[in-house]
Order: sequence, then structure tokens, then C-alpha cells
Amino acid sequence: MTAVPASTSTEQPVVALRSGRVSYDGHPALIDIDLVVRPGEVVAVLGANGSGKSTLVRAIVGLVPLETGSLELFGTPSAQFRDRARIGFVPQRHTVGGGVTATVEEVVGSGRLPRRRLWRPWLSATDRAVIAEAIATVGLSEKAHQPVSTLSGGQQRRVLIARALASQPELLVMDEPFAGVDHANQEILAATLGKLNAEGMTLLLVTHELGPVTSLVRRTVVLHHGGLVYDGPPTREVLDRFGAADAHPHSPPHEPGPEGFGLSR
Ligand SMILES: Nc1ncnc2c1ncn2[C@@H]1O[C@H](COP(=O)(O)OP(=O)(O)OP(=O)(O)O)[C@@H](O)[C@H]1O
Repeated sequence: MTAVPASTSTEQPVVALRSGRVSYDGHPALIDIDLVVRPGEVVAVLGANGSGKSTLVRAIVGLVPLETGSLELFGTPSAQFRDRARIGFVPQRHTVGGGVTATVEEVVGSGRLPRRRLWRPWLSATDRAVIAEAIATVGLSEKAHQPVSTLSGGQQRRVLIARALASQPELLVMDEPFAGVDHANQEILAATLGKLNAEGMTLLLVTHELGPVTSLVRRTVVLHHGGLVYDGPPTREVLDRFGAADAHPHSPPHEPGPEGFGLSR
């Protein structure tokens, strides 16, 4: 399998991770990872259970520290990067949580905080318009005033995506956006992501099943035991080995070897 350069664009990368390493309690979870994501790309991070996918995106959004290596976000070293609103993150979680009594509008509104002025506690007309648009984008306008706890799991995932959209991010990072989401909601989510990407948003998603977004994903990154073993287009082989629903988050570890996957730099 031949890996190809992801992009020939000369624009500033959205993410530039160089020789990234992350360990938990001395055990490496990411080893020597190089990943450059350019504006407008749709990149899917694939790999077996425990291969380091979540750790990679969590390191990129600043939730776990790099042990060694460097990370730049929009051309700025991550330690100096302050404009967090430019990055939206949907964590690996199926729902908002059973105990949440807040309405859809309130949960989505909390995603607006990075863009709001600290001295103004109330929502501006712009804030309200952006929140309403984020809710509309995920197709939940009719449920805006309902408690999130009354929504289905798939609808709650859409609320979390709308919350991420409320900060008007340029990069949307999603960890398993389709896990636990029924087929109909997967289709809605995929259409939403396609629309956002068409408007210029860069998408980085961890997934066990490319299914609904296969046509959208033009670049796949495969992790194996914490190493990056493939970076290139979603070929039939990649899809068969790493992008199928059988490698489900809750299934026993699927351990395909990295044979045949050329490391792309
Ligand atoms: N908070 C943590 N503390 C200790 N070890 C961790 C922690 N998070 C992840 N790990 C370990 O790091 C390795 C990579 O985990 P990670 O969750 O990044 O993989 P993954 O590919 O996202 O897995 P999955 O597909 O099961 O979600 C695994 O061995 C995991 O057990």
C-alpha cells in the first residue's frame, strides 16, 4: 500500500504535531507521531481498540500533555495558543448524561462561552443567533426548549456537536461521533458534517466505522500500538481493515498487524 502526501496546500496548517509522544504512568500511548492537518481537510483517525486514537485527539485539543515533541495550532505553539474557540471538541461520550436537566438551548449555549466577553453576563443578539443556528444545523430546532434528558442518545450526540459549533470553530475534533447513534441519526450527522466541511470547516474524527462519512473522508490516519502506520487516502484495504463497524468500541480488541502500511511523512 502506498501512502501519499495529504495535501499540497501552502496554507498554514491547522494542526502540526511533530514527533509527538504521550505516556500514561510511564507507558507510551503515542510514539513519535507526525501529523499535519491543513484547512478544509477531513481526516479520519482509525485503528484497533487501544491503539491511541483518543489519546491523539486529546493531545491535539490540549487535554493530555505531550511528553516530547511539539504541537502547533493554527501556526502558534500550543503553549501560546489562546484562541480556544477556534477548536471545537466532541468527546468520546454517547450522551450528555442522564442527570442533565438543562435544555438543548442551554447546553448548546454553554459552548458559546469561549466567544463571549467576560464583562457581559447576558447573551448578545449575535450569541443567540449563533446558538440558534448551531441547533438548526444539527436539525434540533423543534427541541430547543426541551430538557436534553428527554432526547434519544443520537439526538444528544447532536446536541454535543451543536455545543461545539456554538463557538464557531474552524477545526471540529470528534471522538467517535457515531458510537451509539442509530442509522437515521448517523445519516443526519454525516450530512451535517458534509455541510460544515463545504463551508470550510476542518474535520478530524476518530471513528471505528467510516460508514456514513466514507464519501466525505479523503484522508485516513491509522494508528497501531501508539505508532502512525498509515497516512493516506481511504483505500479499499484501509476501509476493510480499519474502517468497518465490526471493530466496534465495545467488541474485543481487533489486532490487525501494520504489515503493508507504509509510514508517510
Ligand atoms: N487515562 C489513562 N490512563 C492510563 N492509560 C490510559 C489512559 N487513557 C488511555 N490509556 C491507555 O493508552 C492506550 C491508548 O488508549 P486510547 O484510548 O488512546 O486508544 P483508542 O485507540 O482510542 O482506544 P478505543 O478505540 O478503545 O477508544 C491504551 O493502552 C489505553 O489503555
